[in-house]
Amino acid sequence: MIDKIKEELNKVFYPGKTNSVIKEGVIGNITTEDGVVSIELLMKEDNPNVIQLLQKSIPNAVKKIEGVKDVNLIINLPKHDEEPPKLQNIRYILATTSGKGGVGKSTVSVNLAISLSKFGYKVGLLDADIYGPNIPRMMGIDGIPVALDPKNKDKILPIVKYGIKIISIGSMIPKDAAVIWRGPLINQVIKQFLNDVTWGELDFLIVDLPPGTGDAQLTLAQEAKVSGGIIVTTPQNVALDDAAKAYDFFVKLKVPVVGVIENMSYFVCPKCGYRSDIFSHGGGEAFAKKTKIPFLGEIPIDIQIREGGDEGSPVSISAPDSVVAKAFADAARSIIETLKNA
Ligand SMILES: Nc1ncnc2c1ncn2[C@@H]1O[C@H](COP(=O)(O)OP(=O)(O)OP(=O)(O)O)[C@@H](O)[C@H]1O
Repeated sequence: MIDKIKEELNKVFYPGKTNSVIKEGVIGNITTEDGVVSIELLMKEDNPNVIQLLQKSIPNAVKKIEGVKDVNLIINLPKHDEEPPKLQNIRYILATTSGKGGVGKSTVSVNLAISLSKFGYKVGLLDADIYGPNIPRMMGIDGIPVALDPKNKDKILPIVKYGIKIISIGSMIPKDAAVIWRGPLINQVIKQFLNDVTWGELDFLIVDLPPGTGDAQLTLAQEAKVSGGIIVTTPQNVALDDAAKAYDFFVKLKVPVVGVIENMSYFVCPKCGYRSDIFSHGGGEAFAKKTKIPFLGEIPIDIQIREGGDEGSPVSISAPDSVVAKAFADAARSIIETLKNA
């Protein structure tokens, strides 16, 4: 099997080169278990575009081999001695991510931002989900265009709502328009969102990353010193498997992970009070224990959360005394504690 894998890898070109990935010397250890192939990538560069291309081309090639069910890439990035820059005037940058899409990452980002703001902190929210920017709708700023800063025409003014400074590509492109940019443009937008927005003094900048382990995560970690990564997962195994990949990516990017939050943890019928664990339960906490990162709590499936998201009035605003709003506030408190002790 390993020989066949190497044979296939010999046909995969290293992006931008005429050599195969094997000849370029980036293939490390290869192991197989029950049809799952794990391949270590020993990267000599951390160009996000190259990594993203390899994340597609290598699994595509290896999956052609009979008996291969899945391919895991273990990416080892080159070691840098220099630290990414600390953004002036921003005390803590927090990045929320999830392995899987649709698990409630943006919901967690907006409600954490609001909770922190209610504690009296100055908070910004950067929507780095360029392909699916949901923050404008969730924060009720859909359709409000961004403006240039009248004091410095090279900078963009964030839109302020619920006391939070918000920037999203969704405020810059027509609604319903699909973004079809490739990696380099995504990197550019994230760099600009970090550096060319008049953020002013912030205690916290929450960056809502797209799901997965791609360009946005890499660009953010290279461009700014991220104080803490937050992993959002739902309890079922398929989401937890992907959360583990997101965690591993943060570790590789040297981003300290400040916690994991389990969303859609359970459902309590509002009529009869019966509780059902629709997506299973407890996987997030078990994952936190295994990886020794703080567990930030569990958020139930709650109609107020979905309504709040759709109507632009997040539950921490529309129902501040609800169980879920309190759970978000507790998660925010726990993150502050972790950062203080770091
Ligand atoms: N605990 C919850 N209870 C009910 N609805 C929820 C809950 N969490 C999230 N939702 C709803 O699920 C949908 C997806 O949530 P959200 O957009 O936050 O996920 P995401 O992980 O950011 O998605 P994406 O993959 O698009 O980035 C939204 O309609 C949101 O309102």
